[in-house]
Amino acid sequence: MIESLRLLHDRITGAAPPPELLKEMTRAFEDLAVELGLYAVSEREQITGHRIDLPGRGQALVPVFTVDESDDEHVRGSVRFGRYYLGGNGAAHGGAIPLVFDEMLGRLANAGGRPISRTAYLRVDYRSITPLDRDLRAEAWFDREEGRKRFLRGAIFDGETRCAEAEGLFVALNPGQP
Ligand SMILES: CCCCCCCC(=O)SCCNC(=O)CCNC(=O)[C@H](O)C(C)(C)COP(=O)(O)OP(=O)(O)OC[C@H]1O[C@@H](n2cnc3c(N)ncnc32)[C@H](O)[C@@H]1OP(=O)(O)O
Repeated sequence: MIESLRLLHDRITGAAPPPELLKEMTRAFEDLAVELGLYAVSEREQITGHRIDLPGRGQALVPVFTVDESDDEHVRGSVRFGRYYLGGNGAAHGGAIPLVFDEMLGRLANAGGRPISRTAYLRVDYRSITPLDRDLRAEAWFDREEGRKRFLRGAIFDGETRCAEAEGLFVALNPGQP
């Protein structure tokens, strides 16, 4: 369902259907929303975001980061920004790129059985436009650790071009901290 939703996001963003069809589709979406509302569950019971076996953990917010190789200190893979993430002039939206870095760096920060941490800051530098509809290389790695503080870095490349890079601080949560 989430794969279909991602495709739908892209198609909606890139389409200008005639008004009658638009009304018909809007009604269909509303019907679906009402039907799904009958099956509402708590955060603990929801499926999306919790299925680490599925692309993007089964959630539709963040562009899917596909892991090719990883260990406890590094992760390498690819990411593709669909039409839904368009900012303008064929470039990905500047807010969509940090979503990917937070996901990549955040998952690595908590990998290897480390206690759970949360993002304290995430700095993103946009070095070149990040193009849509292309498989981009994405990497993240541990920079250093100081007590509860984990400093990680990451970068996204289009071929040899560095599109964006990030530095994030992730702070390990104390027991009982939300
Ligand atoms: C599988 C899932 C993958 C996806 C992962 C996604 C991760 C996320 O997006 S999490 C959501 C976004 N983040 C949040 O909501 C976090 C909100 N903030 C918080 O909860 C807290 O501020 C938190 C946990 C980061 C730190 O608070 P707290 O535990 O009280 O730590 P605190 O004692 O203030 O700071 C600890 C150290 O970190 C430093 N620090 C904390 N925040 C910052 C910051 N923003 N900048 C610089 N340093 C900081 C402090 O200076 C301190 O350093 P030192 O030990 O050298 O004195």
